Amino acid sequence: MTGETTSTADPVASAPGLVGTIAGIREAVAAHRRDGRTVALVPTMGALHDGHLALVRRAREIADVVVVSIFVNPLQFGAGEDLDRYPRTLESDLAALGRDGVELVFAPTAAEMYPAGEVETRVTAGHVGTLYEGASRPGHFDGVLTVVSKLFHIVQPDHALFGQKDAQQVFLVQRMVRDLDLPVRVEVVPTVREPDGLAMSSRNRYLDAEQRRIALALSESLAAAESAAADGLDEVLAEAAGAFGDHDGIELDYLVVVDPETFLPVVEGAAGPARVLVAARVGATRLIDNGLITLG
Ligand SMILES: Nc1ncnc2c1ncn2[C@@H]1O[C@H](COP(=O)(O)OP(=O)(O)OP(=O)(O)O)[C@@H](O)[C@H]1O
Ligand SMILES: CC(C)(CO)[C@@H](O)C(=O)[O-]
Ligand code: BAL
Repeated sequence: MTGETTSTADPVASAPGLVGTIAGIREAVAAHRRDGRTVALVPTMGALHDGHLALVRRAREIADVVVVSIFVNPLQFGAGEDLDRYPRTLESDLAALGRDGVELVFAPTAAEMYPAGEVETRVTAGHVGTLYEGASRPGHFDGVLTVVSKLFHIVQPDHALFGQKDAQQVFLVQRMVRDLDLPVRVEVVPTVREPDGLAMSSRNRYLDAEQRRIALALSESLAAAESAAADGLDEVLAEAAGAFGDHDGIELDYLVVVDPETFLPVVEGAAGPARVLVAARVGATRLIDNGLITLG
């Protein structure tokens, strides 16, 4: 990979231009802008699946040019997390993106994004960034918002697409865009699931067959929460937690019902839309899921 846009004589006729440098992607996007085209950015960490491709297809509908970033961002991983073993599948990712007609893939190295190593200047996600995912992964959301704001500044997209699967991330990115007046429209794409309900995730590939079966407790807990929603918060929490009681080999990390407007926990007696967030560890693999319910 070079800093330039490449379009090799590849068997994938529409192989996206692969760009590794900040200067290279700025130049490639600017060329499209000069021709009056609008740009959508889909930030990813690669190891692409149909969830990512749903974001790409939606991006294709709303903008002329689709840029996908593939970057496993060290800043959002804590010590002892899976940064080193996170799946890296650039070749098959490029083939999939080529099939969906993506124009540009920005896949920088960590040295390109963080030439001085650890960055001193970061975007902070505030109080909500310390809850749920942020409590289990301290510093995670500051790392996410820092890299997302860097990507926004580098690519300067008209639109940016994120998946509902990472609900807390979506909330914090949308708030950052509002708080910092970033000139980008964020679009959220519904969670894509396997036929049996498991939310698609790059980390699903860590699961063996037994763990894959056990992991269904997450989506089952959301279904249980939805069934109990009319009976109020306590019933929702009890029924959703019950989905984990049946399985050995899975450890519930958190199960919480939040107000979609504030992302703070709702209290007993609350009525109206609420989001159930769940995280669990299946062996060494941490998985998350969430769903919208109407309480009361
Ligand atoms: N099943 C899914 N449906 C819709 N969007 C998804 C899905 N999975 C991931 N995304 C979105 O794709 C974008 C990139 O996510 P990422 O590369 O971290 O993939 P991931 O599958 O969530 O990986 P991980 O296993 O690390 O959580 C994010 O906006 C994320 O919300
Ligand atoms: C948004 C993101 C690409 C930032 O590294 C990552 O958190 C992800 O893949 O959801
Ligand atoms: N999908 C969110 C990125 C992460 O787990 O680090």
